[in-house]
Amino acid sequence: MKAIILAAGEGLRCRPLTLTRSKVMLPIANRPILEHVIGSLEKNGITDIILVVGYKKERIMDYFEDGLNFGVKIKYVEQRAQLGTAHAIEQAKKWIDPEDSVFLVLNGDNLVEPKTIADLLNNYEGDASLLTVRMEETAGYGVVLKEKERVTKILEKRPGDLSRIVNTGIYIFTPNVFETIEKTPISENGEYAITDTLQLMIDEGKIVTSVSTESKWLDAVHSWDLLKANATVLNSDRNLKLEGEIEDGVFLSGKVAVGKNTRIRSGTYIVGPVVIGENCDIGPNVVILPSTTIGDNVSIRSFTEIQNSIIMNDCRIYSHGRISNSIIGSNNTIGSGFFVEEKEGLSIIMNGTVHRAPKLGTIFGDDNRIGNSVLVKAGVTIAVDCQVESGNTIYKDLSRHSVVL
Ligand SMILES: CC(=O)N[C@H]1[C@@H](OP(=O)(O)OP(=O)(O)OC[C@H]2O[C@@H](n3ccc(=O)[nH]c3=O)[C@H](O)[C@@H]2O)O[C@H](CO)[C@@H](O)[C@@H]1O
Repeated sequence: MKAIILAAGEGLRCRPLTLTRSKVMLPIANRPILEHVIGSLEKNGITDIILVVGYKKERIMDYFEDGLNFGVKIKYVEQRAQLGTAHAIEQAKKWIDPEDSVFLVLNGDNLVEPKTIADLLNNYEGDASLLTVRMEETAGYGVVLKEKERVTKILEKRPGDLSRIVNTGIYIFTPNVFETIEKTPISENGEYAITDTLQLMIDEGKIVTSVSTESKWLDAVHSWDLLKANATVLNSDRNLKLEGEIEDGVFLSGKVAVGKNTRIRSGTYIVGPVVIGENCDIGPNVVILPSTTIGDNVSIRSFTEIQNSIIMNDCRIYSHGRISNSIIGSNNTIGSGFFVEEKEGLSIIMNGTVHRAPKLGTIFGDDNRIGNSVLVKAGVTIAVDCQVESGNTIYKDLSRHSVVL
């Protein structure tokens, strides 16, 4: 069976991290979300993959190339303008043989385990089948109404408590779906949505069924949701290896992975789950607490403490700092005495809408340079290529190329 993975969108709500990479490339446990998705397909024997790319496509294509290093074969199709999920699927039509009985479609920005996909593969029926999960909080998702296993309505991101059965964005279609996609009208949000295509199929009397799953399906709606996803994956990761050089006098407890050529210097105290990438230089006397992921080529100097955070590749973090409940993008330089305030239940306004965050420190995009003794207030984000001189407190979000003297 072929699989179409939708990976052309940016993931606006994950800014500033998505200013330089799309949401599918955000790392969870040091691997892009899309790599987790491809791994779960491969474990189900699905190796023929059509990847729909658009926003920052080079980054995806450079990483996955033809897919062979990941045990799959990838064909790329470009969606030049992100006009919606139905439009994205339509771009892949030329690679689906009308003789194929069915094919799989899934979002590239949701974490799934192999069993999640298997639940649909083992139970689909009708002209189209979609995988659902039960959720208490359904805002921002598509929900379905059904009679027995047959879907009667799909309601996309509507206010109110209409159903707790959420569409995961994982579908099985027959090639006939392309006829309905062509007829799908543009939605109120200005996009061609696959959920509207499904509704059209239902209205035309076609059989649309749903399969529910209790297997892992995680969506990072906002950037701060990555912390929870990271913790979940770290807790369930069974392939943790200790490579690199662990000096005498290092304390390790719980599940800890250390990559090749990484040096953990004496006096460092690490409580897992923690994953540290390759070519890092950590310590002496650094404290790393659950649930933290540190990328490749990262250095962390003495007496810095990091907790429940994601530090991406190529960062330099100097001594006596404290970073918790935070995400630090790639290639950031952070001076000594850095401190992140953290708060529970912050209200964060994005595009005029209020979003409630769990316990949160800060989120940094890529390529920022932060001087010594800088304090960042809880929930404040620093975009990309900003410069903060020593001794400042950052109270407000910094946009791209900001300079704080
Ligand atoms: C209209 C639609 O499909 N809604 C579903 C989608 O919403 P949701 O709003 O999550 O859909 P997104 O806009 O995030 O897109 C999902 C995926 O499709 C890709 N993409 C999106 C638009 C586009 O033009 N091209 C493209 O490739 C994105 O990169 C992403 O990987 O997933 C949710 C699960 O997470 C479901 O509950 C929603 O019912």
